[in-house]
Amino acid sequence: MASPCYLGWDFSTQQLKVIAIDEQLRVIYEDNVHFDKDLPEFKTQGGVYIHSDRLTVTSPVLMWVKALDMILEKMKSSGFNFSQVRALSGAGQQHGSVYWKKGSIQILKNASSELPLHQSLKGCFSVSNSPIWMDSSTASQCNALEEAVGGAQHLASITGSRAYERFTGNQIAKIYSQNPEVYKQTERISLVSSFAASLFLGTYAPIDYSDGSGMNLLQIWEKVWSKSCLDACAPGLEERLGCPVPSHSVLGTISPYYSQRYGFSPDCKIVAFTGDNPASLAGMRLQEGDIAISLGTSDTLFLWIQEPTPALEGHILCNPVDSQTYMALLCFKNGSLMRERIRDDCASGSWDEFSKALSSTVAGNNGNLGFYFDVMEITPEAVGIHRFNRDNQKVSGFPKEVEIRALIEGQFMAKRIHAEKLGYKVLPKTRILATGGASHNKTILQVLSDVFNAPVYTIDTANSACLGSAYRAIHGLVAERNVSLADVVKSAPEPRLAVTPTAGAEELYRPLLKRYAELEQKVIYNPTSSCLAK
Ligand SMILES: Nc1ncnc2c1ncn2[C@@H]1O[C@H](COP(=O)(O)OP(=O)(O)O)[C@@H](O)[C@H]1O
Ligand SMILES: O=C(CO)[C@@H](O)[C@H](O)COP(=O)(O)O
Repeated sequence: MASPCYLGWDFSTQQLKVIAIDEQLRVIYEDNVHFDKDLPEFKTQGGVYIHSDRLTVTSPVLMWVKALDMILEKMKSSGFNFSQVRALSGAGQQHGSVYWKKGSIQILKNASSELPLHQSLKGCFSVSNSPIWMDSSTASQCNALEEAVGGAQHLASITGSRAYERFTGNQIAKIYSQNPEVYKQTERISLVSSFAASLFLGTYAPIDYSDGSGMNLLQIWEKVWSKSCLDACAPGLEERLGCPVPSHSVLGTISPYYSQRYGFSPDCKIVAFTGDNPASLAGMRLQEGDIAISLGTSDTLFLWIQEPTPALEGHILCNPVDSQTYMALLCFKNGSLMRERIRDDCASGSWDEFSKALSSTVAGNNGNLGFYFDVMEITPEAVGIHRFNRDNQKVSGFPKEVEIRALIEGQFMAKRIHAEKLGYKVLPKTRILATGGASHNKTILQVLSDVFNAPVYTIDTANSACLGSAYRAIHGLVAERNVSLADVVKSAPEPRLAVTPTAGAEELYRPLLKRYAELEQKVIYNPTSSCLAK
C-alpha cells in the first residue's frame, strides 16, 4: 500500500498552489496554476480586476473553481496517487468573500463527477466578481461601522482591528446597501478560505477563528460573532455566515465527487481552511520572539503574541495553531507588484539586473529615501511616489540604481518602523523568518537583514502557506488529543540561515529610520490637501 500523505492548498491572489508532504514531513509534490497565464480567458491582471474607480478590486469566483479543476487534472496526469491522501487543509487570501446563491448547497452536494466542478457551479454565485483584499472602496461603510459600535478603538478592542476597507464586514455592508436584492438571494457568505474548503467538503464549510478575525465581525476574545457589528453591516448576516470554528477543526470527509473523479479515499479528512498569513505562521513554525515577513503579492509582517493590545494600526487575529494565543499582523499593499513595476522601469524586467543594481549601490543610499505606493497603501495610508534627497528636499526622480535601492530600503524601513510602533523590539536573539516569492532573492534579503540588524532565515519552500496547510492537515487529526502543532512538526527541517547583517548596519540605519519616520508624516494621505493640489 502507498504510504500516506497530506495536502496543503493556497488560494492566493495570483495563483493556486498545492504541496503534498509525506509522514516524514518531506515535500513530495508541489504545483501551481497561475491565473493570468494559465486561465487567460478570465483576463485578470495579477489575478484581479481593478475597476474604473481605481478603488474596487475583485476576482472572478469561477476562476478559482476552474483553477482547482486544472491543478487536479495536472496532478492526475503526473501520476499523483490521490488514494494516499489522509487529510487536506488549505489557505486563502484573507478578507475576500464569496456569495452563494439560494439553492447552491444542493448543486455543491450533488455535483456530477463526470463534469469539471466549474461547469456544475457556474450558476451558484449571486456575486460573480468577489471583492478581495486589495479593495478600498468601502470608506463610508467603515465610518458607519465605527460609529455604530462607539468608535474606532472600541471596534478594535472587540474585533482586533479598527474598520478597514478590505475587511469582509464592510464589503458585505457595501453589497447589501448597493444591491439588497443580490444580498437577499444569497444563502451563504464564505471567505476565500472557507469557500475553498466548501469545494472539497461538498457542503458549506465554516469560517475558522483566525481568518474570521479579518472581518471586523468576530469578537476575538470570546470567539463568537459580535451582534452589534453584524447588525451594523447587514440584516440576517449571522445565518449567512454560519458558526465560526477553531482553526484545527476536522470538518468532515471529502465529497464523493473527488473519490469518483480522482480516486481520493472516501476517508480523507478536510481540516478547516484559514487565511494565507495564519497558514504561513504554521508553515514557518513561528515561535514567540520571531518576526515573520512575507514578500508575496502583499508584503505582511506578523508575530506570535500572548497578550495583545488591539490598537488603531495593525490587526490582532486569533492564532491558527493555538486557541489561547494571538497573532499580530501588518499588511503592506504595495509589495511585489510595486517591486515588479520598478524592476520593469529600471532593470529591463529582469530580477538579475534588479539585484545587480541593488548590490551596486551603498547601504543607506547616500541619504536618498523614497516612498513607493502605486496604489493607496494600508500601512500607512498614503499614495504616490515621493522621493527625498539627503537634505530632505523633494526630488522628481533618481538614477535607476538609486531608485531600486530607495524602493527596497524604504519598504523595509517602513516595516521596522510600524513593527516598533506595535511595541515589537528587535533584540539580539531576534530571528526574521522570510517567505513569499521575493524571499528567493538574496540581495533583497540582505537589505532586510541590514535594516532590521537581525539575521534572516528561510525555509526550503517559499510557499509557506501551502506547507503550513499541509502541517495543519496532520495537526487537525490529533489536535483534539491536545497535541500541539509544534509537536507534530518537530522533525521538520529547521529554517535555514540565509543572510546576516553587515557590520555597522545598525549605526547606519538608526538615523535613517528616524528620518524616514518623519518624512512618512509628510506623505500620509490627506484628502483636503489632495483636493487643493488638483
Ligand atoms: N527573484 C525574485 N526577486 C524578487 N521578487 C520575486 C522573485 N521571484 C518572484 N518574485 C515575486 O514573487 C511574487 C509572487 O509571490 P507569491 O508569494 O507566490 O505570491 P502570492 O502567494 O500572493 O500569489 C511575484 O509577484 C514576483 O514579483
Ligand atoms: O490583506 C492581507 C492580509 O491582511 C493580504 O496579505 C492577503 O491575505 C493577500 O495575501 P497574498 O496573496 O498577498 O499572499
